[in-house]
Amino acid sequence: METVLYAKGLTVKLNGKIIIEDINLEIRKGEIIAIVGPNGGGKTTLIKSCLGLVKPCRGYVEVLGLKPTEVIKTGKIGYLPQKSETPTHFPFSALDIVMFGLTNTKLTRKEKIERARQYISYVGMKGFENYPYSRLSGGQQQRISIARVLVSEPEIVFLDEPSTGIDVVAQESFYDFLKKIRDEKGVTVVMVSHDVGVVGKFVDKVAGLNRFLHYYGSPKDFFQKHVLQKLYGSDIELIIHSPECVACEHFHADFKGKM
Ligand SMILES: Nc1ncnc2c1ncn2[C@@H]1O[C@H](COP(=O)(O)OP(=O)(O)OP(=O)(O)O)[C@@H](O)[C@H]1O
Repeated sequence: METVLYAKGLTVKLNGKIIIEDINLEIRKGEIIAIVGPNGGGKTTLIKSCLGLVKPCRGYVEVLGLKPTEVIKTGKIGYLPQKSETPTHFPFSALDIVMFGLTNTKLTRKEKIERARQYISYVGMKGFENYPYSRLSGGQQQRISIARVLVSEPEIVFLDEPSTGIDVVAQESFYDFLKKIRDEKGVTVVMVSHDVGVVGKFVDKVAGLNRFLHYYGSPKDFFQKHVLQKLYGSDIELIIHSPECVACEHFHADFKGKM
């Protein structure tokens, strides 16, 4: 499968402090990747470096074979920033928000409306086109924001904590939804997440980041005590839930018979 993101020795310094260091990463077309790790571990910084919003002091990253500052101009990448960075109190409808995603395209206004309506329906929000965005629930706002990111039909999307504001039950269907997008549109999804357990069930690979990339591989092998301790620090306590617990499914699979 074709490589869509390649980072080599990627190191970013902000205000004189190294935030991410010597990151080597290869992501292939159609993969769903979750970047996980402790607060302040550099997850958002890694995404921002892929978008050309912060510059590396060493090493490099290429997206779709181009420098971030070049690829961003092609319209082939989509970005959903952290919810806290997205203003919600403005007088726009759901349709307006999705149409913002088409600002840099050559479509006519009529075509833009049509495409935006298609994507609103695609994210399961048909009927909410004229509803004020600010009055939607957190989960509905996220769906509309995802529609805004997808409407220009990017090849790779970067989602920073996309399940914020969505309750745990709805999160499962949200991740199923991301899988559906990947399957139907072939889009590569790189997301930051705190929901380590839930995410493990849905993604192809986990990137465990805490300044260094401590782990990059299958979710199954991620749920091992030594990997988690290396990433989150040696004081981490592993809380083992019941065997039915989704979050512990991989952990149980690995540790069955060893405890
Ligand atoms: N513009 C900046 N200037 C200086 N330091 C910054 C800047 N942006 C982020 N940092 C610092 O870089 C570190 C990593 O931040 P980043 O937001 O990338 O981490 P994160 O893993 O996404 O965190 P969280 O899980 O809390 O969202 C933090 O210590 C943060 O204070």
